[in-house]
Amino acid sequence: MEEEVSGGGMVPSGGVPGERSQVLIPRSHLFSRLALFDLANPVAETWFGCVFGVVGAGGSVYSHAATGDSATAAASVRKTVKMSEICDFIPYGDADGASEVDSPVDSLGSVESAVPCEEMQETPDYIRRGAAPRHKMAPVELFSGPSSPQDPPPPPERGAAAAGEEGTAHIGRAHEIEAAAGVTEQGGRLHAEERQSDCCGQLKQQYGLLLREKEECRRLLEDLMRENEVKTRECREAQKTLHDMKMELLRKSMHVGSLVEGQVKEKSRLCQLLNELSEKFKVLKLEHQNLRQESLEYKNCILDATQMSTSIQEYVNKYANLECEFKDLKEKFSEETKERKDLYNKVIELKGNIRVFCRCRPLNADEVAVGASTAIDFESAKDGELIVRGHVSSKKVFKFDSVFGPEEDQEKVFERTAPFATSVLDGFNVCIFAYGQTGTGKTYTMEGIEGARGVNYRTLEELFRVIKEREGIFQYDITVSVLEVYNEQIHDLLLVGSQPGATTKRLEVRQIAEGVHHVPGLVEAQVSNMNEAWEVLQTGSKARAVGSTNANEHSSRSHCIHCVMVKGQNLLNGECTNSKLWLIDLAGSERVAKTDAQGERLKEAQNINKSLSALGDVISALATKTQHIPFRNSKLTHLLQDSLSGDSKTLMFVQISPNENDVGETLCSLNFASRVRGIELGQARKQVDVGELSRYKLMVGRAKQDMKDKDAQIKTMAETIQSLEAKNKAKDLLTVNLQEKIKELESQLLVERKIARQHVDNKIAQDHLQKQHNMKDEKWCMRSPMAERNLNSTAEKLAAPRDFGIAKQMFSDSNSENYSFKQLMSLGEEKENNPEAGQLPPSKARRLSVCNGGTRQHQPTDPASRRKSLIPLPRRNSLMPLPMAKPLAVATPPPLDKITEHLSPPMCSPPVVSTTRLAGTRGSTASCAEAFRRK
Ligand SMILES: Nc1ncnc2c1ncn2[C@@H]1O[C@H](COP(=O)(O)OP(=O)(O)OP(=O)(O)O)[C@@H](O)[C@H]1O
Repeated sequence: MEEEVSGGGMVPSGGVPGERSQVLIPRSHLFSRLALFDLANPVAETWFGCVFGVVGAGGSVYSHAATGDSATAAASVRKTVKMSEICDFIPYGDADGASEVDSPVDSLGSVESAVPCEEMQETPDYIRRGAAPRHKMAPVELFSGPSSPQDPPPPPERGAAAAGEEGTAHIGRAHEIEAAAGVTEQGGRLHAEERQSDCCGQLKQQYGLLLREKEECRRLLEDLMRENEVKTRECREAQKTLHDMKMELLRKSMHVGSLVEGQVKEKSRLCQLLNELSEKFKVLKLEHQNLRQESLEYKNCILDATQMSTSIQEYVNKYANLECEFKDLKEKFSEETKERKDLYNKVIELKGNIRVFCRCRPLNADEVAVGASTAIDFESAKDGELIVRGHVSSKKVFKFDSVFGPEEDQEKVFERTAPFATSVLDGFNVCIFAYGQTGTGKTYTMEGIEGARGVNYRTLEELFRVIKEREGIFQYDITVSVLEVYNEQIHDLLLVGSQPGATTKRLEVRQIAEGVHHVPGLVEAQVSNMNEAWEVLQTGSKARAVGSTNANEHSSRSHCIHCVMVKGQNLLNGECTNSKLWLIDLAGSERVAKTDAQGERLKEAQNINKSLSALGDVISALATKTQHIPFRNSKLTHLLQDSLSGDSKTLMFVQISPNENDVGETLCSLNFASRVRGIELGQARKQVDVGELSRYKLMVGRAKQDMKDKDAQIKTMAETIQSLEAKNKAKDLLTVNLQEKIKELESQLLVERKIARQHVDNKIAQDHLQKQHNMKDEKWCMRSPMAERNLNSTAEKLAAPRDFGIAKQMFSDSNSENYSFKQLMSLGEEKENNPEAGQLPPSKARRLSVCNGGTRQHQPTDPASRRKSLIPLPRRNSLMPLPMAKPLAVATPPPLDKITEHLSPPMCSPPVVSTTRLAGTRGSTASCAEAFRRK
């Protein structure tokens, strides 16, 4: 189906962009020249179509774009096509080249003739060439048809005015050509042959040219066609791509639609979800707020907790500190308690009471065998208390310094006993004794057994340990004696032959000094170490009287006494001590009826009880502070007098039996021990060796006296020294004054000597002259031999004028007081330095001999005599003024013999005034005195 397009052209309907379009143009509208344009709009987005141009009656060629749906393509391109261009395209209506025309005349008929050669030639190459690319896309098949004169002129378009003008010009020319062609047709018949021959040549030429041009155009067209093909293909591809894209777009739009639908659903779902979520969010927000609030609260709580933990930590620290303090306080308390106890003990000790330790033995095998029960309660043993349960549910509490139960071993017991051992070495008398019912363990406590040594052994051990410890500071001599009181007799157990039962020498207790009792004749074994001491003790113990009783198989039938005498000397201060350690194992008190003793055992028991009774009496007397203490009622108390009367430190072990059957004896013993504990003996006294002390005291007294004497001597000496120093000072002062005086006198003397000498010389010279005059006068009367006279006169002439001149001058000077002291001094010095100058020259001597009648007169050497006899002292004021000297009354020189001590150094040397030491000046003063004496 074909549609008529504006401008008279028919455009095949349903033209697809990019596809070949055929425009059917009625032949009436085609004037012979048509231009085919590629109306592809390069800016069209979708497709482009073909445009055909119609040369209207006005001579304009209008281009109409058959555009698809693009508005931009609607802007038709209007072109004014030259005839040459139209001709160029006519043979190529078929884009594929299939309808190729051999000649344009064939297809266009008379058109070819209507084409003016000039116009063809005028057609510029660039148009032709530039047209090529424009015709690539749409080859057109032209059909001739009636042209429509009613073709409306193209609408005036903005921007196409210029093209319209140009097009008008061309159309005008084409019209001319058309007219010419019509003339040709009409006149051709008339002048065909004439004009044919003329034009034929021209046409042939033009035709040749056109052919060439055609060839060129063909080539161009081919290029354009190829290009067009390429473009077409590209367009097709593009169209295809576009189509694909459209399809894709469609598909996608569909997909999008489905997606959108889904999305809408999703959206609604999401909206719902969002709503739910927003609800949830609101809830969560609320929860968050709540949580935030809570967190704030928790934060505050944490702060509070931190503060609390800090305060708790502080409290913990405080608690720890308090605990530490409490611990410290506890320790301090325990220390204080201990100290208090010690102090209490010390107070007790100072009070001087006897310390009592109670020890209970365990039930022995027999007692255990008979099922004996214990009557002693040791619950408060640590506090020194024990409770004795009586038969009738009565209890009695006893308090002692220490209580040792049956389980306490020897070591524990000795721990509390050890300080007593040290006290012995410190010079105190110590008495340790064990008291108690027979068979209660007295011997066990004191001596012990193999493997469980008792107090005796351990005390000695401690003694020697401390002695070793104090080595170099103290020196000790230890002697040991062992004796027993058996049947009120003292036996020395160290004597040879003192075996049990053997008759030994009886010993007595004697008082050798105030408060010192001794057993004369007692063997004292010197020991230097523990082994020796123990050996001695064992020897004595073996000799002890032991018997078997009902109560004890090996019952001690005597009081065994070990005496350790300690002589100590402090090597630092020389202090000596004499102390004693009594270690007494008393015989056990027993009820004769109970033990059923008979014979010797009975006698022993009676003596034992008697001595123990005496001990009880003494204790009672001491406890009640009775004036008379019955020490001498028994040998035992007599021996222990020193220990019980106050000088000693006494320790009593009260031994008891745990057996319920022995409660009576136990109570007796404990009561006795309690009484003993209450005794105040007074402060223990150190047993300083008196002899040594007095000797030292004497020595000290002597030394003190010596010191006093020495002090007095030193004092007097110091006083003497002081007075001597004062004297020395005065003498030094005097010496200085005297030295000054002496100097003055010396200078005076010197001057006087010189002057005197001058006087003497002058006098002699005058005398000599006088004599010469006299002699001359005599010669006149009595002529002398010439030789002699000449000789004398010559000598006189030589000597006299000079001496006389000088002397005369000096004398005159002296008289006139014009010569100076210096001159005199120099003169004097000259003469003194040259002794010969002081003497008279030979001529003078001769003169003297002449004066004295030829006999040589002895020159007096003593200047004093000369001065006395000849020379008056020169007036002092004629010389230098003398230095100021103290008046003699003030510094009167002492007598010569006294001066010897105090005079200054000799005049030849200046005095050295020394006020420091007397001795230093003594030498100088002596020499000074000597010089003065010589003077
Ligand atoms: N604390 C104790 N631990 C163990 N055994 C003990 C203790 N005390 C005493 N004995 C034992 O009891 C017995 C009697 O002791 P011991 O001979 O020492 O008594 P005694 O008081 O000296 O008697 P006597 O006065 O008759 O001499 C001994 O066999 C001794 O070993």
